[in-house]
Amino acid sequence: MSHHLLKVENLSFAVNGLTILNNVNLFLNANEIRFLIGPNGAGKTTLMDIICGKISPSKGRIVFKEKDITYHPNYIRAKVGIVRKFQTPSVFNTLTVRDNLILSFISEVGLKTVEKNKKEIYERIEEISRIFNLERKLSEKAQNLSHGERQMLELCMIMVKKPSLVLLDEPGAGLSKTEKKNLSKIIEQIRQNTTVLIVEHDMDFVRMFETARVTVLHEGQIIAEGKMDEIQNNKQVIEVYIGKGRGRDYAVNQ
Ligand SMILES: Nc1ncnc2c1ncn2[C@@H]1O[C@H](COP(=O)(O)OP(=O)(O)OP(=O)(O)O)[C@@H](O)[C@H]1O
Repeated sequence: MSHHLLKVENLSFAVNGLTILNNVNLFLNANEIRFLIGPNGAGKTTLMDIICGKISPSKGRIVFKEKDITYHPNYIRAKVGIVRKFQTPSVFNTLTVRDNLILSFISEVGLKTVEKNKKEIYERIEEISRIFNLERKLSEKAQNLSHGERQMLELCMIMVKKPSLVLLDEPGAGLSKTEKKNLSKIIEQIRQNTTVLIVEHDMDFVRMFETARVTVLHEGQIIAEGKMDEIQNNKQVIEVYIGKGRGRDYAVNQ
């Protein structure tokens, strides 16, 4: 018996006779960081959509913590611990960082519990905000944060929910090299409690994770899997993606 946290088995997705994912198999361990890379249109977003329950596959199944969740709606998946963060931050702009985090706690444990355990929750907010370098921003309105800080806040709001699997969509996009380095350290830290699956085009960011495995999708199929130093020497990967300069190999504001 395998002990993978997530198993994507023989997964296919077709729309209007067009095959978008073709027999994809993906296995994630607990506390793993995994990158999903590949050219535009490879099927990365579609695979994330199926894992989080936004769409259903045409064939195959998704097994999470040994349960078949293939046809579970996305709110049930959130309950069992699968949380997705999109590229655009979805924080409440006119509220402070602290209030955004309180709202996250409320949606997780309910208003009554938050009111009853106010002191403890405030302490927990101080603690978690330190991990995300937001401790000095707690009284700041979210609208006054930089793009990088807003990304941190959203990640922080997600971690309040104690997910087992976090799906991230291009978290490195629009960040400076320093911000990317900080984010990579934070992702390494949150990995101690969760698995992180990341769709990314920024190879510079992917390389910051020396031990992470990388899965390469091309035309709906997995063509390679391994550490970045193996992947970047793989002939087919070079041919269809990296060598064509399609992976964005630079950082903003270097
Ligand atoms: N509902 C749909 N109807 C028709 N075509 C679709 C649908 N969903 C996805 N596609 C097509 O499937 C292919 C894969 O799209 P997907 O967004 O998953 O790729 P991707 O790897 O995430 O690309 P990118 O890196 O550009 O975000 C694309 O050619 C897209 O146009």
